[in-house]
Amino acid sequence: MKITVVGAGAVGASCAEYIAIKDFASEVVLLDIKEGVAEGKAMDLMQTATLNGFDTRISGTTGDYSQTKDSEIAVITSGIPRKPGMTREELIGINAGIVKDVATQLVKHSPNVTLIVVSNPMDTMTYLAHKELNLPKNRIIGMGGALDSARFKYRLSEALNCPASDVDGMVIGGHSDTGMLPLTRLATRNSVRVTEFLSEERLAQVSEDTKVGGATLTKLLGTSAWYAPGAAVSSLVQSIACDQKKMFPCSTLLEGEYGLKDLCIGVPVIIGKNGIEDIVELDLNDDEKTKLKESAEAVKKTNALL
Ligand SMILES: NC(=O)c1ccc[n+]([C@@H]2O[C@H](COP(=O)([O-])OP(=O)(O)OC[C@H]3O[C@@H](n4cnc5c(N)ncnc54)[C@H](O)[C@@H]3O)[C@@H](O)[C@H]2O)c1
Repeated sequence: MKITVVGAGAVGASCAEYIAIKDFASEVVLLDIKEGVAEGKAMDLMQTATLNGFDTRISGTTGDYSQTKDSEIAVITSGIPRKPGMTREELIGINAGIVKDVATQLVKHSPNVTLIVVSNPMDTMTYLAHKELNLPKNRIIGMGGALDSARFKYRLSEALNCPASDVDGMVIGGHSDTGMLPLTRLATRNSVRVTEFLSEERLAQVSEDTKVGGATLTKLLGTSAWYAPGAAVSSLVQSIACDQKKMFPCSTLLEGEYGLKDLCIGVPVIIGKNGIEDIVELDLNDDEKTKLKESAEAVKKTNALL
């Protein structure tokens, strides 16, 4: 299984590292436009192979797409990240051009590739990839909800004072500070709804902390985070590569599901060897439906800037 990661920056390199450590892929190609960076990070990562015990071969290239030929999965992390105080939507001007160009090049060299879009504003970049490439909709996946859900579970475990592995929960909606919809009503601790343990006020705080999870880290780090984003992408890649058929909230093109169409937004999907193999329709209550609709309207507003 050959996997390409475009953008050898913070998220791309972290994603390549997690893919290698999980040791399910034969080959990872890192591609960047900054001379030598992808080659350097690939070599540095390869020098961890004996230490971390993996056999995945990682190589790097400065802009040579022929090296990515016949990739089965490609991840797009190229573009600029936000700085403290910025929203993801403010990145659209620069990142739209980059994502369009990168996606086109990837498909030219790997016509059967499944794409995972990470660059922000991610829902709009995923929609852009659909519009530009005309690939079957199952082969373009936007990564946001897998990360936001991991952050939600972290915040829930903090509130419950329990290990994160005891907690389950999901964030759907747009991948933005205001558009995310952490599903507190459905979250559980060992199959018991968290609403049994936490007050409405505490859950509202968990929800708010989850929604600004990226902004909180950007303020601390001076740029956007990479460990959890890289790990989240690698989980999607593994679910495709190993046909795990795991459920993640991902940005997907909706055609009437959830009463929404002509946009990409985060909803639960099944990820397997064919990319998005199914869209799962949750039985949302009226409040959740209203919030998802508002989130979709905001995503469409950003899409209109393309
Ligand atoms: N979807 C998510 O959940 C999520 C999470 C974190 C970050 N992000 C987004 O991912 C993107 C990358 O973030 P980062 O922190 O890794 O940024 P970064 O600046 O560390 O890395 C981006 C890399 O892309 C490269 N690049 C730029 N234009 C390119 C092109 N045309 N071809 C190939 N490479 C190119 C740059 O040289 C750089 O190395 C940002 O847009 C960020 O907002 C998304």
